[in-house]
Amino acid sequence: MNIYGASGHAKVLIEIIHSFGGSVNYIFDDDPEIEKVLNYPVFHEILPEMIKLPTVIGVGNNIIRKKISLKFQGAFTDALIHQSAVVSESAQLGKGSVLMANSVVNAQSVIKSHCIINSGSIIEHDNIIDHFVHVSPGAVLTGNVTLGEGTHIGAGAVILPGVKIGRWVTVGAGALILKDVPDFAVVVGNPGKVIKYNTVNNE
Ligand SMILES: CC(=O)SCCNC(=O)CCNC(=O)[C@H](O)C(C)(C)COP(=O)(O)OP(=O)(O)OC[C@H]1O[C@@H](n2cnc3c(N)ncnc32)[C@H](O)[C@@H]1OP(=O)(O)O
Repeated sequence: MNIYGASGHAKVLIEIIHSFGGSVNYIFDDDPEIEKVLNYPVFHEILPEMIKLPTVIGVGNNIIRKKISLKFQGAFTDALIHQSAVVSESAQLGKGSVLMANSVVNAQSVIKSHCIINSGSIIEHDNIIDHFVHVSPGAVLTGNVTLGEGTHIGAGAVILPGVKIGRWVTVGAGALILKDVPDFAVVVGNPGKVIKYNTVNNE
């Protein structure tokens, strides 16, 4: 499989692919200054062979992942799951999403496409996670939580049961979210408070 984007996130993807015995074929990035990721060479144009193999986006930024997913002509991988992740048999995982080491996705949760469920994060039962979300390391989403498209949950944040978080929201590292959060809000602290809004053009 291929990786589109040669960031730090791509390094983690390479090792996830290795963890389940998969192989990395091509890594692409349009920045000519990036020559290698781990031991892999980086290509700076999309070769015809690349289009033939499933690709995962190696970029941590949610907006950029969305842009790449809209312009890339090839197919995306099924969800990539680190060998140490625990995934319920009744969970649903979208194309191009990634479940990192020691993450948990519990019963009947839905993770849509191109999401990052980062190391050690917990997605409890009946969550709905829309496209392009990033749940950072160690964050905990309790039961029946909803996250809108493009939302970023910071490291170690905790979201209480039934809370609905809007689209393109940023939840700060370590926040405790007790109640619903509107689209584009930036929320920090315990209890979580809105400090500003992401710009609408972020999409
Ligand atoms: C493998 C990986 O690396 S995965 C990536 C994981 N990344 C993260 O978890 C990062 C999460 N990001 C954060 O927590 C950031 O601090 C953000 C997005 C909430 C805010 O960042 P910025 O927009 O740059 O805001 P800025 O740093 O100017 O802070 C604004 C105010 O909020 C406060 N603040 C910022 N972050 C937090 C936080 N996590 N908790 C509490 N207060 C915070 C600041 O102290 C500041 O307060 P002040 O105005 O009283 O001085």
